[in-house]
Amino acid sequence: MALTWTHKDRGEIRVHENLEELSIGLVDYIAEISEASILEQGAFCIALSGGPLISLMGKLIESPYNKIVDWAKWYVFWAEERVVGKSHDDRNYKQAMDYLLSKVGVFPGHICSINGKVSAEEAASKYEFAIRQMTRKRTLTPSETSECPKFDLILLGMGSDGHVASLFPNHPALEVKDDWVTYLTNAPKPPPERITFTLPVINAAANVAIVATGESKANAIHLAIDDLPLQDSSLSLPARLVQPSNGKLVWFLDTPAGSKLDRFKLPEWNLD
Ligand SMILES: O=C1O[C@H](COP(=O)(O)O)[C@@H](O)[C@H](O)[C@H]1O
Repeated sequence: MALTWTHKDRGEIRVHENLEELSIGLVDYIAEISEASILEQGAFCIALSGGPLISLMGKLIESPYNKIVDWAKWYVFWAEERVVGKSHDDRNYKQAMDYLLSKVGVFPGHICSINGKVSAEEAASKYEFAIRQMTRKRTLTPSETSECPKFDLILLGMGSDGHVASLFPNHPALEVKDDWVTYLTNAPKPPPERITFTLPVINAAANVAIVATGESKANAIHLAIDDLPLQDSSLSLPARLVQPSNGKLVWFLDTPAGSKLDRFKLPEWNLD
């Protein structure tokens, strides 16, 4: 069982004892949101990311999930992608296809990925155009409060520097407000050419989950979740800027990633 609580403005935090439990908790959560979205609007629009996320979703291809999830109603997008060919190992699309999408019944026509053969700028603009078309046709629901699409679920990993999607600390991509998808040619982590959803699109989603595992993420998790002094520069950490305006944020952590949260600090009288 995960240790779960809700922070007054940082969403629901679930700290799992180990990766096996986290992975079960994550796929249960995805299956629940998929079912609710399909019941409500006949489709489920999910955006994936890179990193260890796809392997943590691996149980979706196993029983009972492979049978109970209505894969034919899934529409799959990426919250970020590396601008390399479709079969390149760095490509988030390839990872998701190899380990998840090719093993379940998602229609190929429901998989909306970038063109990795053009420049990052062109890839971002073409991908945004496709998402705008799908929002116009109501495959994607528009947000009630902004012009953005309202994804049913955006799944994000987090780097030890606090980056989410391909929004890195102090990078100009973090400031983009008018575009839905932007691009980088100098990402601090390879590969340098990437596209990413912008913060307004992430924060317009109905559900956002941030998944972080391992001790290397513990400090960024503390800075992203715990209360900080108002002038603290960590207030602009990308993971901290994920604040769905009309949706729900859930953090999936393992014990090492959650270990620096204030909640687990020993009281001062118990430090020696
Ligand atoms: O480059 C990326 O890295 C992060 C985190 O990866 P990790 O190996 O440090 O866990 C990932 O969440 C992000 O989506 C990806 O583009």
